[in-house]
Amino acid sequence: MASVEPQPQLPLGDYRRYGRQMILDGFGLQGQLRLHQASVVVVGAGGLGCPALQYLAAAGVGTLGVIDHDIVEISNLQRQVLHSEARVGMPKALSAAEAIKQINSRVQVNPIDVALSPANARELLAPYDLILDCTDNLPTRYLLSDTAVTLGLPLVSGAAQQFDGQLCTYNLPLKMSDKEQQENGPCFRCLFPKPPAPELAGSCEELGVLGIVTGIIGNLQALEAVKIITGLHDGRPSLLMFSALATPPFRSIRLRARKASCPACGNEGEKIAKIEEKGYIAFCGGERPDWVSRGLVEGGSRTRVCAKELRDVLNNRQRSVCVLDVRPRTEFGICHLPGSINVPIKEFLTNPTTPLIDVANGDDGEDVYVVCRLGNDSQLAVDALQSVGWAGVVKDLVGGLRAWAKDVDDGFPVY
Ligand SMILES: Nc1ncnc2c1ncn2[C@@H]1O[C@H](COP(=O)(O)OP(=O)(O)OP(=O)(O)O)[C@@H](O)[C@H]1O
Ligand SMILES: [Zn+2]
Repeated sequence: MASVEPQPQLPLGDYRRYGRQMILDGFGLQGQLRLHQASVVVVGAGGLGCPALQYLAAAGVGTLGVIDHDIVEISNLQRQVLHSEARVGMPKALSAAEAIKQINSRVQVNPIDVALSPANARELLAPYDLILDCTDNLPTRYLLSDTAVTLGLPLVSGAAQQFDGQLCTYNLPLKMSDKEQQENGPCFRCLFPKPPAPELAGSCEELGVLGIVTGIIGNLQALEAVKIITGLHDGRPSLLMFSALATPPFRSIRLRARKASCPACGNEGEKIAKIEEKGYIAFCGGERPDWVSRGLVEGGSRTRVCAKELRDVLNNRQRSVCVLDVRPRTEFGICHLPGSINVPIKEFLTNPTTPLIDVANGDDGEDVYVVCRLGNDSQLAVDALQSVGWAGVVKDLVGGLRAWAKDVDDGFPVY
């Protein structure tokens, strides 16, 4: 009888390409086939998303979704390793897709150049098997967690700031015996039922981050994804903490089962539709200025001026105008607008009117234009002045002194 030769299950070139991982114990042909059939969506193509995407593409994940609404900036290149000088100004989702194609042309990449919001999250994430949270803000983290619970998908979540990082997989499918019904591990709300105070939730732009730290956490996210997809994960949820300056730099704690009282995933919870009614931004402490300027919040209710308008006000002033600079003193020392006064934001918020009344010789009706580096803290100062009923005009500069340098005075230092 003629024997029937078995057909190779992967294209021949793939055996050579992925051989180094396929020969690993527990990985094998099966592991590679599972990666090829898998679809992973990465939300945020920044410091975490870039290294994660790079390794997922190289490992041969079949389909990669990339969601990001931002564009590539020069200050991203220190850590967002899929982008390049030539692609500054390009949407990050498209830039990442181009880079992925260069690493592995067989990956199906879906670049999605929009901000993830409660209105689109379910539809955008549903086609995938697994989600990576590579974003940098709390409302999106809660939204991703709730959506992952609703869709029953594992959510590999990374965070990095300054020298430190964290990794946790939420809604992880637990290892069950054959007879037990499939259960998932805790969600983000089980661990963090209340958001941390807004002052602890600053961005990399405000607080700084070492690129290698986002690289380490992003890589660990890719590793979690590969372990889950190939069946190498032990199915025991844990929280990993990394601190580059500590010895040892890694600590890990096992997590408990999900909470029955969790509003999102618990049987006794209030259910996600109820949570969404209240809104994610409000839950996280209200509209933060940097969420407005990053396009995560519609509108913004404050009265603001652009750099050219401020220039015109200062050139044509009929009455006395105060330019209040709320940056730290060191930054004011680096550069400032002529005639501006400096009261760092923390000091100003403890007592908003006093320094201005001193400057204006007792007149609390002066027009005040607030500036800072990027146009975030200046909005807090405007809110504070409005809440104490300042009689004059109170406005702040959109985009801060960065925008002044770009639109009015190209000799003004950018840092
Ligand atoms: N709701 C969201 N929808 C889509 N993308 C998001 C959302 N929230 C955050 N992101 C993206 O997640 C990424 C986070 O990465 P990262 O903090 O490294 O970048 P960044 O915001 O450009 O950095 P920086 O703070 O230095 O400006 C950003 O590219 C950001 O646009
Ligand atoms: Zn939960």
